[in-house]
Amino acid sequence: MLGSGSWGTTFAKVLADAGHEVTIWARRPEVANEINESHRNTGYLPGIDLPRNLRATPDLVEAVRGQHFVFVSVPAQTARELAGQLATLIDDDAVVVSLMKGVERSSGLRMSEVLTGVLDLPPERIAVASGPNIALEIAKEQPTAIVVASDSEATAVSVAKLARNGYLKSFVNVDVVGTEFGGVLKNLIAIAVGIVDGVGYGENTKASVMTRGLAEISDFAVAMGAQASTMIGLAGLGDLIATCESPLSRNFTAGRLLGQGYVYDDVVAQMQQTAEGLRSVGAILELAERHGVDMPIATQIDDVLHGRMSPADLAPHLATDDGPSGE
Ligand SMILES: NC(=O)C1=CN([C@@H]2O[C@H](COP(=O)(O)OP(=O)(O)OC[C@H]3O[C@@H](n4cnc5c(N)ncnc54)[C@H](O)[C@@H]3O)[C@@H](O)[C@H]2O)C=CC1
Ligand SMILES: O=C(CO)COP(=O)(O)O
Repeated sequence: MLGSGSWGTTFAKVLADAGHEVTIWARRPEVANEINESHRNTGYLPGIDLPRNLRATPDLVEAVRGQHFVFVSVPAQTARELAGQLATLIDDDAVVVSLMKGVERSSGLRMSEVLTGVLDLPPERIAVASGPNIALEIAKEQPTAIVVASDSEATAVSVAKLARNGYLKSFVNVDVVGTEFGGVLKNLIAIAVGIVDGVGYGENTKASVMTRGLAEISDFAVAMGAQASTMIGLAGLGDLIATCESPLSRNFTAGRLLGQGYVYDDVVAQMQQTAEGLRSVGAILELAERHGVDMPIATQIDDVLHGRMSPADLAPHLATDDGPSGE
């Protein structure tokens, strides 16, 4: 497991609890020491005891040497740099699994595209995993489900089998585009729901943003090649609900701070962990424009982020001035 933040550590625990020997790479030696000596990662998962068959190292070479499965869970904007370091280290037949839910800001590429490009992987050696997976809830062993996608069904099945235990059920599909974009796009809608929550609007407003948000992100994902059914599965609707409703969500929290009147820089300064949606929105809007997809909610988030729209104006703009339109 590469990345020892909240999701990397939690997913490493999932794999270890499924009975596997897991090595987690922690960039900071003090995090690796704490995991090895106290079986804890208090900075990210306070109060969680980690299994003994999960060991940590700050040495990337040691972490990946001889491993057949390499999971990647670092902030999306750092994935390319990490992949560059991996290029000469991973085994020739290793399968790489992205757990990340962002796009590269400069290129708009999905994480599997970044990893595949840098590492020159054939389709059967790359997979992605997504779903309603708030890290701390899973670390507390609350039951949930995840979906693993790869162009190769055999690869998806092999990864899903690894990540299956008493509290996590894994499903598979072959829609990498939809599975990956589901995770990226729900973050934007969670920011919007956070914004209206921060303003003080109630459940009707939030439900309207979620519902219209699902339609909007589905249109986008399908235009990019996703299956529509994926967007009402775990990686789409499932993750949308979890992220928009959870006070543990960093994207929802970032949105709520915006709704309370904090400006972008203040929000970033207050966030201790990664809120991928803040970084993805610009790239998604550029892709949407290129593919002719209308994304009113994402546009409004961008307007709020750049101070062009008051957070209180976000929801009313769901209604257009040109009369009623079809749902
Ligand atoms: N936390 C969650 O509930 C979930 C998170 N994810 C996704 O997992 C990915 C990782 O997020 P989290 O673990 O939550 O973030 P986090 O903020 O909790 O941890 C990020 C980790 O990456 C490390 N890191 C930062 N910069 C780095 C660099 N340049 N090179 C290598 N490592 C670096 C940090 O030291 C930290 O260990 C994100 O794409 C996120 O969307 C997906 C599902 C659930
Ligand atoms: O992806 C997640 C849940 O599935 C985590 O969401 P946040 O990154 O907003 O915390």
